[in-house]
Amino acid sequence: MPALLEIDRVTRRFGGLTAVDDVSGHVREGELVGLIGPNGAGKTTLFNVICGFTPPSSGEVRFAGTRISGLKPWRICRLGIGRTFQNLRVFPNMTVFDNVSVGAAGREGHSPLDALWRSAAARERSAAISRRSWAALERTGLADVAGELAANLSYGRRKYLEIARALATGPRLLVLDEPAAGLNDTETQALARFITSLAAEGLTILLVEHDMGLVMSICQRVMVLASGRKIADGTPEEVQRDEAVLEAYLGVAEEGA
Ligand SMILES: Nc1ncnc2c1ncn2[C@@H]1O[C@H](COP(=O)(O)OP(=O)(O)OP(=O)(O)O)[C@@H](O)[C@H]1O
Repeated sequence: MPALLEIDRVTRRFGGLTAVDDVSGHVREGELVGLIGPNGAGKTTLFNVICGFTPPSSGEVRFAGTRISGLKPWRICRLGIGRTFQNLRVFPNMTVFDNVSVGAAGREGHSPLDALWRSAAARERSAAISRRSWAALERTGLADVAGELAANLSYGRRKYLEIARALATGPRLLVLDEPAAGLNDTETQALARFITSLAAEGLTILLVEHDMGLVMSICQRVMVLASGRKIADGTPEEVQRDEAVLEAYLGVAEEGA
């Protein structure tokens, strides 16, 4: 059986710069996989290729056996990949519930005209959106603030709102873009427990993250990028003693010194 997500020799160039260079990898159903790498390694670019925000220059991405590279982000979302954004894309003047139902509506193929038709199918779609939204809010601990404006939430809770919106799309694969950025140690530990619990429920997760500690403590497998190339792919223990990985991170540390 093919892996749920297959990255097949993906290259992405921006002019003369090769941001992602012939990268292959996969995520199997039920896995919690980390994607790490020093600054400028190509993580965000690869992430954007997977989610349809940028096309690959060559190579392809397949999801559940279907080629998805070249499809629009909303189509990829509807096929079952839910994503969060590194820079929070919460709508501050909408309620928490409405922010989440935007995600759920995207998955249901909800049309603004549904309210006009009032057909049985349109009513069923609205009910499904509401069900999915409440389930995602309950799961992320935000149900009690569903009626609040998103702007009134703390930064930490807005991170969960991002995740809730992705969960409301009913994803088979959840791709998290630096969810720990800007969180303190206590918040990061809580997030680690939360992500682990989602994985324990069977959700497949790809975690793109700067925080090595977080990735190493919760991921079953870790892929490492450096200068656009995949330099390692293994368990956290294997990756932590990999010469190429140590060199890539040490090199960056020495440059910064
Ligand atoms: N739209 C773009 N146009 C031109 N160059 C880009 C573009 N997006 C990314 N790059 C370049 O591609 C390389 C990889 O960047 P990318 O953001 O994917 O790395 P990253 O591993 O996510 O880095 P960071 O951890 O700093 O976010 C960098 O040299 C970056 O400047």
